[in-house]
Amino acid sequence: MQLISVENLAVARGGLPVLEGMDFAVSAGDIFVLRGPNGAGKTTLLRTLAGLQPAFEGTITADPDTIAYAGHADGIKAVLTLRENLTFWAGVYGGQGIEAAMEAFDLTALADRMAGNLSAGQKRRLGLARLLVTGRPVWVLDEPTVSLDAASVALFGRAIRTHVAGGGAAIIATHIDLGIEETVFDVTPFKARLDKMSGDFDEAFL
Ligand SMILES: Nc1ncnc2c1ncn2[C@@H]1O[C@H](COP(=O)(O)OP(=O)(O)OP(=O)(O)O)[C@@H](O)[C@H]1O
Repeated sequence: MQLISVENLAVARGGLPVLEGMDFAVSAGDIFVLRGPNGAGKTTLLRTLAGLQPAFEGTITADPDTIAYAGHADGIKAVLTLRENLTFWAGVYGGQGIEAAMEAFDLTALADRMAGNLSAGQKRRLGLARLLVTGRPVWVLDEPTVSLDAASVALFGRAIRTHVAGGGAAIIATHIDLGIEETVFDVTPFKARLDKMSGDFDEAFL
């Protein structure tokens, strides 16, 4: 089952297209990994897929309620405990499975710790555990393994495999080898040509 598809998609930052002419589809069970050098446009593409910014050109076909996005920021509320953070997110998304989410990311022993007092890697694990309680099938993830040690990367790999085995999908920008079976989408060939610009050229540099 196709969960998200794009046709002739172009994405822009500051009014300038960075990637263009992309066509792909992601189905249940897919792990779709974006590759490309720093600044190539992976974050811009993920934010566009997640509905955080409009497409510059082309179409994205997806039910917006299917997508859970985890960007560079962990999205954690520092003055709530770890468990309260997950309870909050489960409430927002109408999801459940807080205890299972903590177990999946080895966070149970930290459940009552204020999130603001967690280490960088623990915060990142909490940010990823949040995905589990959303109950949403398409995970859109920007560099999810930043700050994670090897054991935590392995936990993440297992969570992804379980998610897609259950009919979910993941779209992930990462520079590391996750050790999971994946479809690789290299964004490099889709670098936008500057003559595709629209609008006021100067505006893009403000
Ligand atoms: N506000 C902005 N206005 C104009 N250009 C921007 C703006 N923010 C970012 N850019 C540029 O847009 C391009 C795409 O950035 P993006 O963050 O999508 O790349 P990326 O592939 O995710 O990079 P990385 O691997 O370093 O995370 C970069 O060249 C960046 O410098």
